[in-house]
Parts: sequence; C-alpha cells; structure tokens
Amino acid sequence: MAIAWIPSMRVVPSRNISPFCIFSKSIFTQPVKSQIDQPLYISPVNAEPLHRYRHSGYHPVTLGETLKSGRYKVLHKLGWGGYSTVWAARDQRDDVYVAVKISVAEKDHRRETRELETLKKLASRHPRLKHTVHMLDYFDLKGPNGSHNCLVYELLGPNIPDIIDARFPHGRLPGKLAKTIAKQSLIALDGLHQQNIAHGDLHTRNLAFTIPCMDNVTEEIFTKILGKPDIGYVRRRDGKNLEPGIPEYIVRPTAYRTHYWNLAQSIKILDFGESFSHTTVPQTLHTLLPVRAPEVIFQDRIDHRVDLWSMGCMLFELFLGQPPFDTVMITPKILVGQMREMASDSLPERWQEIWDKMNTDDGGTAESTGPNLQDWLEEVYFDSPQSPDLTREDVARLGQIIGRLLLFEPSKRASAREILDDPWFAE
Ligand SMILES: Nc1ncnc2c1ncn2[C@@H]1O[C@H](COP(=O)(O)OP(=O)(O)OP(=O)(O)O)[C@@H](O)[C@H]1O
Repeated sequence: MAIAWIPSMRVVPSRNISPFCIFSKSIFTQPVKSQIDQPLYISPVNAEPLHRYRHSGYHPVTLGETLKSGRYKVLHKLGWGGYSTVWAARDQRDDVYVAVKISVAEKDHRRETRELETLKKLASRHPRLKHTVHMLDYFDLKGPNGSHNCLVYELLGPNIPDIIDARFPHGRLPGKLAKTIAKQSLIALDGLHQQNIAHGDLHTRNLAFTIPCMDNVTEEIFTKILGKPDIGYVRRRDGKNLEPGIPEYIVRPTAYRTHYWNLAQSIKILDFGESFSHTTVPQTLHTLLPVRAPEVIFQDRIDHRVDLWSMGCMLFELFLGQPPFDTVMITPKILVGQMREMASDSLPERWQEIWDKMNTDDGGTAESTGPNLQDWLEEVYFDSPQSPDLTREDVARLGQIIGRLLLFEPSKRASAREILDDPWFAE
C-alpha cells in the first residue's frame, strides 16, 4: 500500500495522500488538536520516511524489544539512512552498549555484503584501525518486511553536522578542532588505502565522535544521556489496525546531550556501504553527489582515489563549515561546472565529449563563472560572522592542501599519507 511522506513541517490535506498519520506525543511537532478533528498529515522532522516501511524496506522496531534471541535490547534510535535504521542497544550477554544497524530488506544484498566484507577484513587486522568504526557482531533478522542484515558496532556519538548544530551556532568548527578531525580522518583513510580498501562515500555525516565508555551506567542513566526518546505514533485514518510491516511509532534519532562529553574525543569513519577493493570495484558508486569524484560522474574507471577527491571536499567543509560545491538542487552538470572552477587542473581530454554532450542535451551551458578555490576559501572564511581563528597564511596553506586533492586527474591527486606529511599538519 502506498504511504505518502511529506519531508517538512508542511501540513496538507490527507485526502490524496495517505491512509496513515503520525500523532505527536509532544514531540515531533507541538500537538495539533486538529490532527484528530480534521484529516491532517504532519511529518516528523529528521526521521526515516514512513513509506519505506513496506516489503523489502525498513524493519519496524519497538523500543525495549530484544534482537538475536534476547541478546540485544533496543533502547534508543541513533540515526537512519537510505539503507538502514540504527539503534542504541544493550548487549545483555557482554554487558556493553552497542549500535545495531538494521538494513532494509532489499533482495539485492550487494551493498550489505560489501559493508560486511570490508568490516570483517578490518576486524581481522591487528591492531585495529584507530579511526575506523569497529564491527562487533552481525546477524540476520526476519521480519514482516523481509530478511534484514544487521551489523553490530561499537557505540559512537554524534556526527560532525550534529555537533556543529548543537555546539557551534555560526556553523563552523574552531580551527584547532577542525585540524584534529582532519588529521584523524586522513590517518583513517591512509590506513584503509594501505589495506586496499576504498571507502566510497566519505562525507562529514560519516565521521562520528567517539564517546566516553558508558558500559557501567544503568539503562536509565544511559537513556537520560541520550535524551528521552521522542516518539510519534502512527495511526490509520480509518481506524483499522496497522499492517504488521508498519511501525507502531516512529522514534526521532537522539539529539545526544552533547554537554555530557568534551570534544577532545577522537573521530571515527563509519558507513562502509559503498566500500570496495581492487577486486570488487563497483559498476556504479552512490557517493553523495556534492563530494562525488569526477571520474564517477564521467563513468570512467574508478579506484581508491575517489576518496581523495571526497577528502578534499571534506577538508573544505571541516574548516569552512560549508561544502565547496552546492548541495541544493545540484545536478551532475552543475557540479562539473563548479568543479571546473575549483579544480587545480583542467578537464581531461577523454571526458570532453561527455561534457559537451551534457551541455548540449538541455540547451544550456554550465561554464561557470564562480571564484577559484583560493579566492573562494578566503571569501567564505573571512566573510563569516564567526571571528576567524586561522590566519590568512593558514587559509592559504589549507587552500594549497585542498588543491592537491581537488584534481580532475586521479593520478595527480596527493595520497592521504602525502597530505598528512604536509608540514601544516605537523604544526
Ligand atoms: N556505530 C554507530 N554509533 C552511533 N551512531 C551510528 C553508528 N553507526 C551509524 N550511526 C548513525 O546512524 C546514521 C546512519 O548510519 P549509516 O550512514 O551507516 O546508514 P546508511 O543507511 O548506510 O546511510 P546512508 O544513506 O547515509 O548511506 C549515521 O549517520 C549515524 O548518525
């Protein structure tokens, strides 16, 4: 059955939309009396789309339920993505708190297989990589929407955008913290590349802070630290019972009470759903569009150096608080137009024909007239309402470093190790 989803706080008449609505319990929105009196549909903010709870979609989870024959007790929601919902749980066998990622039940398990293979490879490495999430267990879960692969990870904290939202109102990390995070992500990437693993989807949402160990605190205190779960009940408008695949309620991911820990903690890279090695190079890569390497867009051969382009974009965002390329309404053509301004080299001859076709297909041309990388960095950094804590020289050197990564030609990009060896990172 089709269930509509409205990705905002907009309120619209339900007649043409959905047999379901979400009744707020204080929570996603202020309670709206007319939700009940009139047919309104209000969507929660920052929660997974309800319509994906169907055959081959998400698994409906109830707080307090246990998974894997009573072993993992679900306590809170940590996040969600296009392919999974992720839950904080107590491992009742080993007495530790963990994160359980429950994948959608698509028939094509290629993505989960890739993630699992990479994580197994990383788990077998001793010592384990310090800045890469550790997988602790995995299992299959059968539910009303199909069979789901579940990966159990060490519990991590908020990701970079979460921390910026919670702690840095001007949208930018302090320079020193940005440098620490940049260094740690480069160490992680260097370690992955040395293992012949490409991440394939590096962006700031996939960098999470480690948190202090909470294994000895009670479930009650644990839930307090994560914040009381924010729940919106799902009801059928016609009053009939929900189908088994639809969750009784949707939980909004924890907003983490970030004042409980300091940010001197380190970060780890997560989400290996797009990872590959030279033996499993994927046909297509679904890297987030604004950090997608040009060779992916031009459907050329790809290798681990796609990560170096994404790392260039990520460094830009870490220090400046915004990505180098537009994230709104972006299309591959607009993106390549912007890349041509920022990249330190010109578009390789072998892609010229595809580029010309991109431009003639819809009439317009995307030759951009924006600033180059160095001008753009300075403009974004020094025109911000946040007072600068990097000097003009720092910003110039950062620009040089990013310029060694944002190169169309993958073979010219500096490796993660070479960037780490730049004296600016040693200072
Ligand atoms: N180990 C963990 N500890 C805490 N939170 C986690 C952990 N793993 C994932 N999360 C949270 O869950 C969210 C979704 O996880 P992940 O990105 O792995 O899922 P996905 O379905 O592959 O997402 P995407 O659509 O971005 O590829 C993350 O952004 C993060 O907030």
